[in-house]
Amino acid sequence: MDKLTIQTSGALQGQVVISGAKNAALPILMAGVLAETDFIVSNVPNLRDVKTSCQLLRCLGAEVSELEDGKVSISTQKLDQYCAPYDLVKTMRASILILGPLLARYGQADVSLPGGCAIGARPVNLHLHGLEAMGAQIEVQEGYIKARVDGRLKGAHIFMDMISVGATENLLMAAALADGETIIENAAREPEVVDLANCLIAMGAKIEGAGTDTVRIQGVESLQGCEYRVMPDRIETGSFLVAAAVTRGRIRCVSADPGSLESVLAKLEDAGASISSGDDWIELDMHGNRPQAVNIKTVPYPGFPTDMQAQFCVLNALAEGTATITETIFENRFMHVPELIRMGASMELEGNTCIIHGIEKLNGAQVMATDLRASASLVIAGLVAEGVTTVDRIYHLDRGYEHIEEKFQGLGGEVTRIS
Ligand SMILES: CC(=O)N[C@H]1[C@@H](OP(=O)(O)OP(=O)(O)OC[C@H]2O[C@@H](n3ccc(=O)[nH]c3=O)[C@H](O)[C@@H]2O)O[C@H](CO)[C@@H](O)[C@@H]1O
Ligand SMILES: C=C(OP(=O)(O)O)C(=O)O
Repeated sequence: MDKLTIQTSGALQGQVVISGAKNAALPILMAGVLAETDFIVSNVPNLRDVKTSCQLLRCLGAEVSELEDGKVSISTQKLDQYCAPYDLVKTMRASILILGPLLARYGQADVSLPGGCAIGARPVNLHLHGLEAMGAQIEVQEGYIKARVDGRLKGAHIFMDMISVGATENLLMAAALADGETIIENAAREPEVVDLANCLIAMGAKIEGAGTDTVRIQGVESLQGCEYRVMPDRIETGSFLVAAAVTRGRIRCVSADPGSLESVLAKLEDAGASISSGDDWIELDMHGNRPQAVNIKTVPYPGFPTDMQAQFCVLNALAEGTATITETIFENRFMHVPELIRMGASMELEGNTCIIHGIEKLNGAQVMATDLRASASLVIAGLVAEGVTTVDRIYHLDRGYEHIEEKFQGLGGEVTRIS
């Protein structure tokens, strides 16, 4: 199994090219099921979850080509299977996003019920309730969600009990081909939801209000393929910016989207960073200074993202002062804390809050993490730790960070993959 070793590195310096967003690419690839003609997605990151999505589409009978330069082309002309099997769903929870498109276009879908995962139970009740409100009959049998609809789904007025990114995306895709108008209230406003909506609009969907908490969709008879470019990955961008902040460096992220990162950039400024940005770049400069501790509470967009929480735990572990980080989205998203403590960090958990007392140095250690962003936080910690850090189980990192070691090396980070 591959590992990463990280040596103490100086201040990160230079430029890093940001990849397409995993969390936008995955729903957009699933939306390919809705298109009657060829669909090309560009700026698709080369990630394990993208490979899994392509495999899932192929297993339905779709023709999928992973082209050069991050392009994926999808043709659904031979799609004749409607089952997302356990073996694929268990490796990628986002497989649940195939449910809405299959049901909307073909009237049937059997999707393995995704289990819980390291960060929490992650139920899918909101996805199912929304589809039922649109006329789907849904049963769970032998671990599979079996959904059927006679004819087309029907537009409905759906009030979401909780803000869910995935449920908003599934319902958006289902509603695009439903009969009549769907209104989703208390919808997720994440930029990736907006990117999916823009892609659906480019396919011929009629959607208003994406990016607000009320989204209106007028169902259309059919959707056609188009060429769509995935937005930049705001979490990858944020991860590199935090790495630069903890190493007291100066970096520029290019092909990035500053508009999707405002809450994160504001916290980095509070931590003492100078931030400048243009249309598609962001520069961070710590002027050689140690970061200041910053309090954080994770909330849905436009608030501070849960996917940046682990990285800011490392920033606070090395900052001047004491801070608290409160996780309100997932019930078990502090797996990095015991590992950071093994590296010498001074932090303790009280319920869903981590209290962190900043110290000057961490020590390298053998560590591992059981989720994506926790793993990223350990790599960042390794850059400033004294001695060597080895991060195990990096298949988690490969789900969400494209060429992570090469990108860090380009900034002066001594990160090496050992096969
Ligand atoms: C592929 C993808 O885009 N993943 C992102 C997506 O995950 P995902 O779409 O799974 O996250 P949700 O927004 O759905 O989850 C938010 C909260 O709602 C709960 N919930 C969700 C659905 C449901 O039917 N019932 C329910 O109770 C979840 O357990 C969680 O506590 O948004 C999360 C929150 O920003 C991010 O951390 C993930 O990186
Ligand atoms: C939690 C994440 O992803 P997923 O929803 O795919 O598990 C993430 O990207 O941090």
